[in-house]
Amino acid sequence: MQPPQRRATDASSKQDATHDPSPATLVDEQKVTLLACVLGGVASIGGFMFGYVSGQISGYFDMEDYARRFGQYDGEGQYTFSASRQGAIVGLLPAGSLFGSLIAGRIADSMGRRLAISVSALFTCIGTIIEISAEDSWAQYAVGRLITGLGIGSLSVVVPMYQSESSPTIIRGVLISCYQLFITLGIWTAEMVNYGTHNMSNSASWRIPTGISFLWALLLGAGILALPESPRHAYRMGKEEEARHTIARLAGVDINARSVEAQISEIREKLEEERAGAETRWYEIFTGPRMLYRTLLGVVLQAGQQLTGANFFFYYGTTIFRATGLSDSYVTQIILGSVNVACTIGGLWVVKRCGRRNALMVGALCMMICFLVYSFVGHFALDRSNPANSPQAGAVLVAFSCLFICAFASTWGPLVWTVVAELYPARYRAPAMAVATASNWFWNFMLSFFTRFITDAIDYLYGLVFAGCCGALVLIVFFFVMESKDRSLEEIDTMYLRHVSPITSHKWQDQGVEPKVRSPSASGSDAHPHENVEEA
Ligand SMILES: OC[C@H]1O[C@](O)(CO)[C@@H](O)[C@@H]1O
Repeated sequence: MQPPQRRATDASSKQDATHDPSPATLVDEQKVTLLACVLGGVASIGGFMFGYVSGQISGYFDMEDYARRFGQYDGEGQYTFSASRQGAIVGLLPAGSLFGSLIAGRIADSMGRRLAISVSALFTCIGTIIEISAEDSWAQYAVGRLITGLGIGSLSVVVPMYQSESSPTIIRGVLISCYQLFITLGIWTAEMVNYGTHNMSNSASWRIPTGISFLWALLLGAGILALPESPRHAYRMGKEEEARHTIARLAGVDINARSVEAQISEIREKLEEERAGAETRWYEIFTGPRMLYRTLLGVVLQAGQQLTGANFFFYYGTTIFRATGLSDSYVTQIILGSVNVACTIGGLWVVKRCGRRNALMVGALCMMICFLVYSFVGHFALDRSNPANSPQAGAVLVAFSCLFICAFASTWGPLVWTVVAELYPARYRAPAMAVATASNWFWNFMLSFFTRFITDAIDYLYGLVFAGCCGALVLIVFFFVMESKDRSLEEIDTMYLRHVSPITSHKWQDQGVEPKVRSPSASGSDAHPHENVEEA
């Protein structure tokens, strides 16, 4: 459907044309309204759910130990987790999410953002019901995870889309950053709930943490319906008046305010860009100017974010730390989760202040060292038959796991999303980002599925695989990634088109292009969740 044309008689349009206000003046006009905060809070539950279902699985695997403790372990029943069972249970969630994220854009366009969020939440409700009713079937639990994954993957696209389209510019960056932060808060909450129920002597110890996902989904699915539709979607559907009302209410300004008109113009521009993008054929992300280089770089960086090995700790942490002899591996898991939350907040500062290249290289180097120590101490110093004999080794493993999470959460965790989003010109951005994001989910699935097989074969030496990947990532960033901090998207594009050397890109200055500091809308209001952190 074509968007409605600008109304020539609109008083605010005339005002806009005569004053031509700067983006800063328009932002000054806006207020932080309660409605905008509620919108951000409710929508962020989507990120929270993503984190919660990721963190909660670690406790489920402890059921094998629980079954042993309570004499229910028979070597083949529900709580016997062979490598393939564990791989399927963990892996089906990212597999479902990969699929859900690929179809989410279309669903959001056809039924609107709010309804798409509600339906995705419904999927996670159905998935959760299947999981908690899995009486003695691990397979049923795994199928439940697949369906939950569909909902989570779809939410991972639609929620940030809704947030970035609806939030007033003044708090847009903060709200979008909140999405990433809520993922880490979700992981942390799951770890707390796992801890709270792990001593129950029946299946409630996994059913309660699993079932609680239902509450978040219900809260999101119902709460979102009480909020307004994204103004961008309303405009696209020809409901310009509704779009103007929503923008005004969210920004706490009059419907005739200049900022409302400015946002409507921005929506109109973006829709035009989108139409140009729709004419882009998918293969052009490989054949467009310098696009093969950039598409492959995005795919490799997103794969790299998973190949650092962070989810090794989030998915298998409880099992890992129990094997180091800790009496309460759940507490370690909570400590890791807390480090993750705190350092993600720190990471938002890193994105804002430090150069991308340095932060990514230093982060990967630190993670490499942590995994080298982890592997050597685990392999040579830990008494694996009786870890109680080597308490110092156990302590070193925990300490370096925390340092690893700190390095990940403050660099590669949030930064990769930003760097990848800055790689592409508008025309190729949506398909190129979709391919790069799919690479993140794909490697998440691969690692989830194969980790147990590999650890069964080489145990702590598995850390060397991640250390090797982190080492390779240092080189990849050094040789292939341009410094993009404080550069406009046009400048970044020019740098790639002119084959500027990535190694000297931090000092590059184009005489033909005015060096610009990114404006609030420079990276696009419809950008990916993690990309607009600079606006915060
Ligand atoms: O904070 C850790 C979490 O962040 C992600 O890498 C997404 O950016 C997830 O795969 C992981 O569970």
